Amino acid sequence: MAVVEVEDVMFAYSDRPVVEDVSLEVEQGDFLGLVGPNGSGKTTLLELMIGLRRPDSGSVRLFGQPAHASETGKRVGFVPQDVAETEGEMPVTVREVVRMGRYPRRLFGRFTDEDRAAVDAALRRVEIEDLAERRVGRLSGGQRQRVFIARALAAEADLLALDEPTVGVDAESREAFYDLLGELNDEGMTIVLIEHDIGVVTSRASEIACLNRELYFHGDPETFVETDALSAAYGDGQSIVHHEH
Ligand SMILES: Nc1ncnc2c1ncn2[C@@H]1O[C@H](COP(=O)(O)OP(=O)(O)OP(=O)(O)O)[C@@H](O)[C@H]1O
Repeated sequence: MAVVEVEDVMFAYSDRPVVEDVSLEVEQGDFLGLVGPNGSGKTTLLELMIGLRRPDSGSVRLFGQPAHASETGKRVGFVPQDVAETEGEMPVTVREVVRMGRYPRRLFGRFTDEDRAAVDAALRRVEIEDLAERRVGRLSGGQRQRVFIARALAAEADLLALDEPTVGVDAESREAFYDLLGELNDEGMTIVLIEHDIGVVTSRASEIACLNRELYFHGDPETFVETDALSAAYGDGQSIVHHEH
């Protein structure tokens, strides 16, 4: 089943196009690594994919529905860029942030036992149950990323969208974080990840999409490494390898 279907999408800020002619699909269970130079439109494309932005032309479907429809948004766990800084000063505890994952399903009244159980299970799954009562602002970058993964798990998200989640995280925590993402993917979670480290992403992802405004490549990591899509996207753009899907 296609989780995300991007078809002929264009998007411009004012008059400046940053995503052009992009078509790609993310299948259930995929681990898509989205790569490309700085400013190549990766964040914008990710936001289009999960319905945070609407394309100027073309279409994006998420779980078979128009991506901007509110129902589909609940099924996406989004870990934005620089979550470390933006959430850092907030005087909320880890448990409170993870509990926010339950808000969309709580129409009236209190949290149920089921909500509490889901929060506890999510904290355990990402191995931060011992941090539950700590303030998010006091955590390391790596721990904080886990809090946002736990929030997505508590929300029972079917798709995790992460924008350079390990910027500023030390090498050891980074490895552990990617191990966790790999495990979640093995358990069936669909993942779309923006990552600037090509080595990390080609060793972890099942699919690579290489963007520089247009899509230069979409296919498996082995083929990506073998082709010159990378230098084309990062270089003069002369030898474009179009997506293979
Ligand atoms: N809200 C905005 N308004 C105007 N221009 C924007 C906005 N957000 C991004 N841009 C510009 O659009 C282009 C694509 O940005 P985007 O963040 O999608 O790329 P990116 O590949 O994620 O970049 P990076 O790797 O630096 O995060 C960049 O030139 C950026 O400066």
